[in-house]
Amino acid sequence: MDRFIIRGGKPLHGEITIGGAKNAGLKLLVAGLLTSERLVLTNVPHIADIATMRALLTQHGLTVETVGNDNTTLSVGGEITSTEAPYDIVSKMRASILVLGPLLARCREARVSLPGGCAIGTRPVDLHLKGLEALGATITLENGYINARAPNGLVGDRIMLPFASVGATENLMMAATLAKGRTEIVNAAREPEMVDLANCLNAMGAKITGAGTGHIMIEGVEALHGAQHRIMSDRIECGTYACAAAITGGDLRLIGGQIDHLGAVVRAFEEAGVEVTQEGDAMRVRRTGALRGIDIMTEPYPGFPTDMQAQFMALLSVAEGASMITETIFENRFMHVPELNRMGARINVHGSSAIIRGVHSLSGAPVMATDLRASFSLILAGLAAHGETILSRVYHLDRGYEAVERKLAACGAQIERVKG
Ligand SMILES: CC(=O)N[C@H]1[C@@H](OP(=O)(O)OP(=O)(O)OC[C@H]2O[C@@H](n3ccc(=O)[nH]c3=O)[C@H](O)[C@@H]2O)O[C@H](CO)[C@@H](O)[C@@H]1O
Ligand SMILES: C=C(OP(=O)(O)O)C(=O)O
Repeated sequence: MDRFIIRGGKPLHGEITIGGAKNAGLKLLVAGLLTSERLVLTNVPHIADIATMRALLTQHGLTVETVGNDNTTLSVGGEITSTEAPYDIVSKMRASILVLGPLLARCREARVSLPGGCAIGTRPVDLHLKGLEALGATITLENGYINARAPNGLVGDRIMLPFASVGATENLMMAATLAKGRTEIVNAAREPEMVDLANCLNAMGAKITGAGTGHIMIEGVEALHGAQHRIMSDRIECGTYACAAAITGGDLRLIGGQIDHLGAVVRAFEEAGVEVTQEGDAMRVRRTGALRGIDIMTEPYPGFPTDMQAQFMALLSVAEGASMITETIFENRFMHVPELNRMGARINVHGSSAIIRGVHSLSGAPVMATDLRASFSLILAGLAAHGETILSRVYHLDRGYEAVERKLAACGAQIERVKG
């Protein structure tokens, strides 16, 4: 298992190019199931989750090919030969559940392994299943699999989500593109990734309006066709590197970063004493003064994203004064706390809130990554700490961040990957 060795204490200066968004790219690849024509995606990130999604689509019978020489363009196409998403792939990556809606809409049946929980929470998929039932699917659970059938095709309906689930909104939006009549999704998720997916589906011939608001309307069509689409830039990767500039007292230009997608995160940076500006196609982040403690609560978009919580925890652990972070999306997303405390942070968890008492400095230590964003919070702590930090279980990080060591080292960080 690979490890990172980080020697902290250097402010980061320079430019980092932000890649295509993991959380958009995965669903955009799945959209390839909705047509027999080719869907060409550009700005595809090189991360393990994309490789896992490629493997899943390939086992459904699609061909997923790299186009050109820069490895950032993928072409998806071909006929679906299997409607089963097996446990060995779904258990690697929960986003695999997103094939359920498209397979049902296109093939009128699907058998998808239940994803189960993961390190950050139990993560049920009841809203996906109830929504598809409202569109006319019959769903049974057996032997750890979701068996879904709609022999006469899906039929549009009004679906009121009790919680604005990102995955349920995407699954239902994709399924509804090929349903008969109109589907309305009320209390839909409003994340920018929703807009990116809807734009791509519309380019494929779908009729979706309202994506990015809480009320999405989809007029079903007979068939979708091929299209080309550029995956939006990864707002979480951008926010993460912004934390690297902030925690080291540096100055980074994040190429492709869009302040508009990071509203609540930008406000949190500013409150904490970090300057964030849009300069053409780049987001510039710099800190010259002290970091100040702030309170944060994670919420669905446009609120503060849970996927930035761990990184802010590292940042606030070296801020002046106390901070409180309340996590409202996932019930177990504080696993980085004991690891940060091993590096000298002073964080106490009370239920869904963490109180962070800022310390003057952190000290390097051997630490263990427990999930994707927790991994990066430990890298951030390592970049700010005195001495050497050894981060193990880097495979969590590789799920969603491309070339971390290259991007950070180019800006002055001392970080190396040790293969093993
Ligand atoms: C691949 C991807 O895009 N992942 C993102 C997506 O995950 P994901 O799509 O899984 O997140 P959801 O918005 O669906 O989940 C949020 C909350 O709703 C609960 N829930 C969800 C569905 C359901 O049927 N029943 C239910 O109870 C979940 O357990 C969780 O507590 O949005 C999350 C919230 O912004 C992000 O942290 C993830 O990075
Ligand atoms: C939780 C995340 O991803 P996933 O939903 O794929 O587990 C994340 O990107 O932080």
